[in-house]
Amino acid sequence: MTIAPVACLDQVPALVEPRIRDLIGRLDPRNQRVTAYQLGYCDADGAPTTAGGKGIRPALALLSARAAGHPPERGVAAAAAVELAHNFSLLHDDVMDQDTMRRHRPTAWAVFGTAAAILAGDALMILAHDALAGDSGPGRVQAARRLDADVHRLIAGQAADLEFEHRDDVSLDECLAMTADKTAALMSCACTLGALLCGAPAAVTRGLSRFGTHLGMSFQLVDDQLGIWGEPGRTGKPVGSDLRARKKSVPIVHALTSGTAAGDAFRTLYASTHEPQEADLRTASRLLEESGSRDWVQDEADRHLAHALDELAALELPADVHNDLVDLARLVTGRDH
Ligand SMILES: CC(C)=CCC/C(C)=C/CC/C(C)=C/COP(=O)(O)OP(=O)(O)O
Repeated sequence: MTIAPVACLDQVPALVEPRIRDLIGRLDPRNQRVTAYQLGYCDADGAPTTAGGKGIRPALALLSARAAGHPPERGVAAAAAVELAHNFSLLHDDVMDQDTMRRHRPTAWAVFGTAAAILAGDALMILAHDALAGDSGPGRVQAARRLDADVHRLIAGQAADLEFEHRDDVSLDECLAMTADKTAALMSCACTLGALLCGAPAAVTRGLSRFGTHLGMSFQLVDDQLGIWGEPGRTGKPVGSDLRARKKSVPIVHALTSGTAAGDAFRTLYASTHEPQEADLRTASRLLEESGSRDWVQDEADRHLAHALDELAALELPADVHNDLVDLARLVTGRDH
């Protein structure tokens, strides 16, 4: 599933998919089946499909190679690595959350079972390193270390996210730190690895890294909004999915800590132990809006996007790659799925 029209996203299937297919072809047949399903290359019976993700991270990696003055092909190993690591995390996340739908179809664990999905996730994370190891670029070791550091943050962010579900004293700062780890770290990694593999100057690599961090924050804040107010037909997830799961996403923690009457009413509703009905979900999303959370999160997403664009401007990149990065940033933060 691509979100057109941004030219750099169109390059992902042509440039990155063959490398990923080659890598998963090294797995045993059972893991090949589950990983190919997760990546959207086939359905549960193995028939070909184009049901993958939006390809945002690999597109960023291809653009980071271009930002370092090289053709996008030089970023393919980085792009494959981040997309594989991303899908490792989604496979495991769906098991942990027991989510049955992703990208408009049943999750891998719902089709193949929990054990198969966990093993496929493990295999994808190893393949992410194989992707980098197969590159001949100068920054291979540095890129591998950076990937490890960011995946450690991803895991820490996920651990915090799960812990927060059982706490009612989560602060907004804790929640934003969790967001930085869970999502922004890998987005920043995507923006950095292509430049590292091309041996880009440290200032360019650092600037791209900061761009990715701000973009990742804005992306996740939009994702949090979609988890509450998103249209299921567009997001591929059930209505109010984060509210049903009693997640402590940023809008929810903002409301809980707002000190407003609506926020307090939301806290009472959220503390109730019964399975939420459609009417409860409607009330909860209305109370969140009345507490000012939706507007606050949108302002925060806009603020991070502005910082991301400032970081890009400071890099003084050639107009073509600058414009492609700006277009992608605007698209992913203005998306509805
Ligand atoms: C270790 C572990 C289990 C970590 C889980 C971390 C986790 C699930 C973070 C969520 C990140 C996120 C918003 C994914 C959707 O990205 P997207 O909309 O770009 O996805 P797409 O590939 O479907 O387009």
